[in-house]
Amino acid sequence: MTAKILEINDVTVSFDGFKALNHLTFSMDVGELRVIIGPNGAGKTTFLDVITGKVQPTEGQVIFKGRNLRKMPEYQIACFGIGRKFQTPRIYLNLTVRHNLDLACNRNKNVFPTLFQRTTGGEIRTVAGLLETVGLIAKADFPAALLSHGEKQRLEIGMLVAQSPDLLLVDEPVAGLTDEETENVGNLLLALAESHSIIVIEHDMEFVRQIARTVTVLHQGSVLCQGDMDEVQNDPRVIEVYLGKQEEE
Ligand SMILES: Nc1ncnc2c1ncn2[C@@H]1O[C@H](COP(=O)(O)OP(=O)(O)OP(=O)(O)O)[C@@H](O)[C@H]1O
Repeated sequence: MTAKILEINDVTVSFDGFKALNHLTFSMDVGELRVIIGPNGAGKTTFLDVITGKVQPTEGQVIFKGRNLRKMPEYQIACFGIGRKFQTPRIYLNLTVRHNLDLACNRNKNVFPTLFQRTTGGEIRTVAGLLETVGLIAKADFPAALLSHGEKQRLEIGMLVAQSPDLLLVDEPVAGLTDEETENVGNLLLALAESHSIIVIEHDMEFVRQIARTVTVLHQGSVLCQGDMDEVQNDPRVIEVYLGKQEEE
């Protein structure tokens, strides 16, 4: 049986009685690339927040690498091997691409990874290797401010990978990108999926088709259905709550 990197057991998150997550159960294997889709307000961001410890479950458990994350602060969960990329790139615009990656690599050397004893995790990355992975060798000495939006997204993904997370959480990485940049980010995530477990949240269905093996559909804070792209697209419940609505727009 394949080991699970993440298990979310019957998690509910209530905000003043409103259930943003409602008895949600989810799991994924080590090394899986999973795409999460769902209409606005389905609970996708809350789902990531509960994994990173930004939000605590009202009920239920989040188990990462076999360990219950309950009451663990966000920084400790990050050190334990969960890296998150937010929708808007968080990079140092006045520093070069190389310098940004260098800083991210050096974050590895602080006290917390030693304190919290990372057990698995990808290999420690070098700046040169990361520049190649994210396709930015030619722009290594450019200030990050001069990068296109897609290049900034790739740089930030590289900065995340520099910290050798076991699980990467990537929130809408292609919002606002051109078709070519979208394909580049997709290829980068597919390459990273060979050595990482990755969860991607995305609205862009073309992009989902490019990268998805298994898709999980969230609706009203619960898993509506799960399967490969064809299964999900042809599920009448999904057509009703998500794809149908999108096609009408
Ligand atoms: N801090 C909060 N307080 C109250 N309600 C909240 C809070 N955070 C989220 N919600 C509500 O929980 C529901 C799920 O929100 P969430 O942001 O997780 O959805 P989403 O699927 O990420 O949506 P979108 O695709 O629009 O980003 C929404 O109805 C939202 O208004």
